[in-house]
Amino acid sequence: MRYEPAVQVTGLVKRYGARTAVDGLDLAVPRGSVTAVLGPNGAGKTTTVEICEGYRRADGGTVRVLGLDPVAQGGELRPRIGVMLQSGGVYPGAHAAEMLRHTATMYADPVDPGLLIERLGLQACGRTPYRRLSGGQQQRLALAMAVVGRPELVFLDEPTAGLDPQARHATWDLVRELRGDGVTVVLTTHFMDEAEQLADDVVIIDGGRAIAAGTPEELCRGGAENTLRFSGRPGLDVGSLLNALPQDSLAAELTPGNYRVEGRIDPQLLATVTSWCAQHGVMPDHLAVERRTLEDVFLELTGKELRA
Ligand SMILES: Nc1ncnc2c1ncn2[C@@H]1O[C@H](COP(=O)(O)OP(=O)(O)OP(=O)(O)O)[C@@H](O)[C@H]1O
Repeated sequence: MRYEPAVQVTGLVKRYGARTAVDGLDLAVPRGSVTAVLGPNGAGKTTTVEICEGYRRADGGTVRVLGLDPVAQGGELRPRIGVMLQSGGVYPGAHAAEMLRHTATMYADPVDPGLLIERLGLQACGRTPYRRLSGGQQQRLALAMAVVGRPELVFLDEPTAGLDPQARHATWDLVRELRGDGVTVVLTTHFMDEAEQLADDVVIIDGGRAIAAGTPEELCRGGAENTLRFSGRPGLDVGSLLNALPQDSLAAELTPGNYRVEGRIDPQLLATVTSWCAQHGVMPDHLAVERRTLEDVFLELTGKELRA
């Protein structure tokens, strides 16, 4: 049985005056998955997420969140989603615990706020006014507020920006737990390792459009940086090795005794190389497969120049 995606965005357009921030963006978020939305500064991530949350109106395209229109059916949608904004949406004089308890009262079956406070290491800040919390503590409180209502779907906009490593790991654990409970998570991040750690699917946005989408493995597969390296005696017959490999592979002796094979490095290719080595009496030392990282892919697709 095929389920409707938790979020389905088609041809989304959003303009701010003369500037087109989102320019025909398509996005589908499967239910029960973690989807990371990546993109350079100003790519249109926050705008897209805020339209899905019903905080902004689109100028074109269609958006369905849990099958609902986030603006026209916002009243029905809001109790079912959790939202962690980059900033704002809070009364600066309120105490942290008070704010979380208040948020919890808005939902039918909330998580115990005390448990969340403990879970996110905010016990010492319960009676601290919001404006006196550190940036990282504000961030953790915003995360707690996003999940306290046991949402079906949660939007986390840069959830770990500015967090110390402990809080970052606590946030990651919480995201994994949400996913384990069947919650759909959409998160934006600039941390590629965060996306690799957490995301089932990744969408890369640039210039207001989705330019790539897939699982981290799919995105990192292929390309010249999928390589296999090994060392052996210098001067091996690279041409003969190449003959044994699939057609689109490359093989070279980079420096005497150090060899590189490029192509689709799968278990079969690995077996072909080691069996060729065995036939030629070569012990392949330092045999290593190097895959492209998500950061390599991101920079390849979006370029290395800084964005305004
Ligand atoms: N309220 C606004 N008024 C005018 N322009 C805006 C507004 N909000 C965003 N923009 C512009 O729209 C573009 C997309 O911004 P957005 O915040 O969606 O990008 P982003 O991908 O979330 O960036 P970042 O990674 O820096 O958070 C940017 O050029 C930004 O300057």
